[in-house]
Amino acid sequence: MHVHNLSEQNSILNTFIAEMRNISVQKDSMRFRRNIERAGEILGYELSKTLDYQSSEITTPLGTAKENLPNNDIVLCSVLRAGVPIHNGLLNYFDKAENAFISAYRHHKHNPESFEIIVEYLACPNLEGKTLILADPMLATGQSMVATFEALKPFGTPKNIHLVSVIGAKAGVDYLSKHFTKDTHLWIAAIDDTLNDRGYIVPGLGDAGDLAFGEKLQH
Ligand SMILES: O=P(O)(O)OC[C@H]1O[C@H](OP(=O)(O)OP(=O)(O)O)[C@H](O)[C@@H]1O
Ligand SMILES: O=c1cc[nH]c(=O)[nH]1
Ligand SMILES: [Mg+2]
Repeated sequence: MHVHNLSEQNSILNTFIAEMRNISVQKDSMRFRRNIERAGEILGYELSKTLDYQSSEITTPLGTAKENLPNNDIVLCSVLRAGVPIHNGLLNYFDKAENAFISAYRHHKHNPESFEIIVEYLACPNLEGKTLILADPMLATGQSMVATFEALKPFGTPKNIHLVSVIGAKAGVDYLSKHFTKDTHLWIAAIDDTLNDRGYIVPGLGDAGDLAFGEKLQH
């Protein structure tokens, strides 16, 4: 798997990540959602550099301009519910993408330390031969991303796979490397060292779904 860790190079993205992590600033849920969305826009811009391009002639009021335009059939899939703002960010740039949504959440059945991934809702177009962008802002153990991809398999084999995440843990990146093929790309804004005993990324930012949309009751 090709890992593109955007934090290896300084950019304005650092500001958005710092705000997402900051225990005071992140309380502003509108700013938190917008920062995840902005990260989605930047990660999407970076991954766009690896798409296939085709020369196209554009008629301007004064003549003809040649532009190289991406010609991939993109399917953008995000994992509910924390995936909504990153989905919006990616869709801001990939105007014509088809869209897929899947729900995957970590269900703590017996105790806070153990959980299973529950996949319930899935809406997906044909993936055969297309460019799949699979997005989830948090990559902790990596189990949600892998469970999601397994659930998408009946919809066809994509030509290219791009995984997009905002903050990941090293363990999650390693887990994805084991479960995705070598030509898969991971685009990520920061990789942290540790997971705590509840599977949360440390230092991370906390619970992205709760910060974006409010706390949920366990059922
Ligand atoms: O890599 P993993 O260990 O699988 O953890 C990451 C998952 O956890 C979060 O979802 P969560 O279960 O909190 O659901 P939510 O979006 O409803 O908050 C996050 O959005 C990922 O989907
Ligand atoms: O650190 C984490 C891990 C999983 N989900 C989150 O929202 N945050
Ligand atoms: Mg959550």
